[in-house]
Amino acid sequence: MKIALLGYGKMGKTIEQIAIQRGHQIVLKVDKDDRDYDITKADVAIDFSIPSVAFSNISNCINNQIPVISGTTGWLEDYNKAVTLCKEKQGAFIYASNFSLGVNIFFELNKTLARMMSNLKQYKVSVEEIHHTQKLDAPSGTAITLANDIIKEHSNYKEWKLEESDKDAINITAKRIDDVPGTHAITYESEVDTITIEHVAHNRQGFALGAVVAAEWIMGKTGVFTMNDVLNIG
Ligand SMILES: NC(=O)C1=CN([C@@H]2O[C@H](COP(=O)(O)OP(=O)(O)OC[C@H]3O[C@@H](n4cnc5c(N)ncnc54)[C@H](OP(=O)(O)O)[C@@H]3O)[C@@H](O)[C@H]2O)C=CC1
Ligand SMILES: O=C(O)C1=N[C@H](C(=O)O)C[C@H](O)C1
Repeated sequence: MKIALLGYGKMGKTIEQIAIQRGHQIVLKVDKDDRDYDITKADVAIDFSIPSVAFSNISNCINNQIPVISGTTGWLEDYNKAVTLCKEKQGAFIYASNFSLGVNIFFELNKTLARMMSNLKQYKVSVEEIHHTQKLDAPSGTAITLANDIIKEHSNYKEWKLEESDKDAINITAKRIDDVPGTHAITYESEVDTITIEHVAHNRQGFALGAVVAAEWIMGKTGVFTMNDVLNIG
C-alpha cells in the first residue's frame, strides 16, 4: 500500500518503521508547515497529528476518497461531523482512541467488569492514566473511552470528571511523568478491598502496529468502522 502519514512525530515515525517492515511504502509525510500536499498520491492515510488539525486532515482525505485511519486524540467534539461526511461521500474511516491489541482487549475487560460491578453499590470506580510530559490533551482518549464504556455498562454513573472528587461521577486522574508511553488503570474501591485492572504500554509499537493493520483492513471498504471491526472482538 502507498501510505500518507499525517503527522510525523513520535507515532508517525514508529508507524513508518512498521509499515515498511510489512512491505508498504510511505509516499507522503505531512507535518506542521506542509499545506498544499496531494493526498491522492496515497492509497490510505494514517493521521497521528494534533487535536486542532485532526478533523481537517480527516475531512481532506474523505473529500478526496482516500480511506483514513485516525489515532489523534482530543478532537472528538467533531467526530460526528466526520461520520456524517464519511457517509455522505461514501468514504472509509476509522478512529480509535487506542489502536493496540492489548488495550482493545482491556476495553472488553473493562466493560465486563463494569457489568459485574453494576449492582455492587459499595464500590466506587475511578480511572487513572499516566503519559509522557509532551502529551497535549488530558484526559487521554483511552481514559475517555474507558470512562464512557463504564457509563454505558454501570447503572451508578452518568458522567466522568477530570481531577475532581465527585462521588456521583467517574473521577479520572491524569498524570504526566517523563517518557511514559501510556498506562491506564481502573480501580473499584470499597471499605474492605480494592480491585484494579491495568494496561501498561512498554513502547509505541503496539499502537503503531494496530494502526497499520487497520489501514490494511480498510482497503476496498466503505463506511465508518472501529477497532472492534478490525480485530473482530467485542
Ligand atoms: N490512538 C492511539 O493508539 C494513539 C494515539 N496517539 C495520539 O496521536 C497523536 C500524536 O501523538 P504523537 O505522535 O505522540 O505526538 P507528536 O507530538 O510526537 O506528533 C504530532 C505531530 O503532528 C505534527 N503536526 C502539527 N501540525 C500538523 C498539521 N497541521 N498536519 C499534520 N501534522 C501536524 C507535529 O509537528 P510539530 O512537532 O512540528 O508541531 C508533530 O510532528 C496524539 O493526539 C496522541 O494522543 C498517540 C499514541 C497512540
Ligand atoms: O499521547 C499519547 O502518547 C497516547 N495517546 C493516546 C490516548 O490519548 O489515549 C493513546 C496512548 O495512550 C498514547
